[in-house]
Amino acid sequence: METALINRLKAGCIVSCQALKHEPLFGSDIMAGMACAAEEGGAVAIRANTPKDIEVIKKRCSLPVIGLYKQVYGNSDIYITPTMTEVEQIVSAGADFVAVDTTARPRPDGLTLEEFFRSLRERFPSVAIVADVSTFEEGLRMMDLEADLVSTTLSGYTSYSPQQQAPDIELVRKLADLKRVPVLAEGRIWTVSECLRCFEAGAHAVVIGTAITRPQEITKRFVEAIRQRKEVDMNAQR
Ligand SMILES: CC(=O)N[C@H](C=O)[C@@H](O)[C@H](O)[C@H](O)COP(=O)(O)O
Repeated sequence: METALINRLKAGCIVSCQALKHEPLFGSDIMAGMACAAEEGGAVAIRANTPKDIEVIKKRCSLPVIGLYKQVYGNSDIYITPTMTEVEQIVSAGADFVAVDTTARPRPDGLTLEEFFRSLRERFPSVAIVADVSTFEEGLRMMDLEADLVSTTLSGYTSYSPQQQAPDIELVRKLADLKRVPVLAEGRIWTVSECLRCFEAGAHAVVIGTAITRPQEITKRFVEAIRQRKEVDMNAQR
């Protein structure tokens, strides 16, 4: 069943529909509307945060859902589905895949990554696991641990990964070249050409969030371009 589900994602566009409490589109109904729009547009799956959003999305949209649950524990840097408690809640909400932070950083529950991953497998043997990583070494480690998919989600979001504005296509290429586990290209994909380059690099599928589902950020890009144009015009007139 996992294999069929993973094959269903192949060469597809996964849309991440997430809005945090402080964002204007926060709310499960709005996120479900986004998910339906993505389905209508031809997306192959949805990536969604919180049990509530996942539950409502699963009711209204027929696509598989990669679920995660962002939670902060004290001063831990790990916030994407950090412990088994969050995994249990998103699986109960109907997630088809579970995305978890599998970076090398210390985990808030004190478990090693191997211990956490092993208990995740034992507890939910039929749930496909997406390992969110930030570097090649982390991706390799998760392939050794036999994650179902590896996603470049966290490249640029750990202190030791390349800090860049563009998607980390090199990371996609290096991981995909191993031909061991399907690789999802995720993070800062803004244009169609970046998306196609991810596939050329060997991505199994791409995950696009902000460029589709965060209108405040989309607006900012237009506004900034207009501001820069005005500046150029004003300088030319001086
Ligand atoms: C780093 C982190 O917390 N990423 C989160 C992971 O679920 C989401 O906030 C991103 O929107 C998602 O990864 C898609 O990426 P982008 O929005 O750049 O297309």
